[in-house]
Amino acid sequence: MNTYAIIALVCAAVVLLLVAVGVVIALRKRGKHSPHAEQERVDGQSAQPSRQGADEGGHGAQPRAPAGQASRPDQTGPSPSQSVEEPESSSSRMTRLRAKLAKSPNPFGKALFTILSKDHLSESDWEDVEDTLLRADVGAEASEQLVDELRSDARVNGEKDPAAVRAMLREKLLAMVDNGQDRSLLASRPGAAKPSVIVMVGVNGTGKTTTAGKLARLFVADGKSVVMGAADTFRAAAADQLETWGSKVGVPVVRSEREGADPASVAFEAAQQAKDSQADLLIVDTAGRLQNKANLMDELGKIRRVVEKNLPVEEVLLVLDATTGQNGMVQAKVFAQAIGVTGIVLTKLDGSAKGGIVVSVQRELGVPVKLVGLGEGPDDLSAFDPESFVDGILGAE
Ligand SMILES: Nc1nc2c(ncn2[C@@H]2O[C@H](COP(=O)(O)OP(=O)(O)OP(=O)(O)O)[C@@H](O)[C@H]2O)c(=O)[nH]1
Repeated sequence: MNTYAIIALVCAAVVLLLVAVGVVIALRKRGKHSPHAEQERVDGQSAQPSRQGADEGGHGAQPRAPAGQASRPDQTGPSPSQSVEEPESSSSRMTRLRAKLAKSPNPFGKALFTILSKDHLSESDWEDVEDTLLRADVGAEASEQLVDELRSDARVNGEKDPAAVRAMLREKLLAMVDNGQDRSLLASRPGAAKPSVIVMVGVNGTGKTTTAGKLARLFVADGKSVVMGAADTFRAAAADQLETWGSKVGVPVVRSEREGADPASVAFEAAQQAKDSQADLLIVDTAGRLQNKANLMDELGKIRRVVEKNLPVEEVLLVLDATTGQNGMVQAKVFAQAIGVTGIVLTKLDGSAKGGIVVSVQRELGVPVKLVGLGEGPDDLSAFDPESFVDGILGAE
């Protein structure tokens, strides 16, 4: 093979190589636009909005308006990303909680009805009536009085129509529960101070903080402006708990960052702030305390005194846990002496079969039950309504 032939062969090989490289590059370029690759790109883009969707769902971790309720624009405390809830309206709450109260486990009315509907009441039946009342925490004195009244009522022995016996029992129970006292909160009465102050007191764990939060919602639902004071500086989480309640409905909470700070100074600050901001209400939460700890009880007196440097303390609500029964009575008396109690909040009535405490606490303290807690839901706090309560304990007709 001569030199020219070799050069020609090399040239041909180079040309072939260049053509092959060109084809490979062209194929690769086309490959990038293949339907499969296009699908991947589209999927990649569609994944973006779906992640955004997940983020929107993720707002569930932040405060949300309860189902069926609208969010309000942020007005006071919360950051712009937080929605402010609109608490349930008073009328809707009353209807819902009346139905709930009617279903609450208070079997003593039904037990009494069963005994009193018998044809002949023996001595042991009357003892059963009294036992039933005592077990329901009606208290010894009130139980005895009710039994005496029932025994001397001719209708009990003469009347065997169940509807008539029920009506008679309803009348007697209502007379025991409804002593004619005004149960409205002082803050809701005409001529109330502004800001009107409510101090929450009680032993540990009765539901003071929860009730303070629910109460704030109740006033917000009625269009009032509220400030809360976290004077429970003893339990580390109490101020955070109150702040969570407040932030959901745009209620500012005055607190100390220091655990164990002087509760009276927090209460003083809160009163100052409520006054400066011309709020309608100041709700002060205090630490749970045992009624036999004299220094803690003195502290309550001090809280009251310092608040009164700025504002009159119109209402002191003693929060009692309905499930603790007659123990609550001892507490109630000591608190009434230490700070002066204007009303009772009976919490956890949803979980108690001992509604009779309503009767004993009112009798022995001369203070009305103003509110009842009927659950852990944010709007499960209701004004106490004697008729619904008695209908609840007697059960449906
Ligand atoms: N079922 C039911 N639970 C309630 C009610 N009120 C409060 N609770 C619950 O009772 C528990 C104690 O409530 P808190 O508000 O922390 O009690 P507290 O009195 O502030 O507690 P201390 O500050 O430790 O004295 C919580 O689990 C509440 O959810 C109610 O009406 N019904």
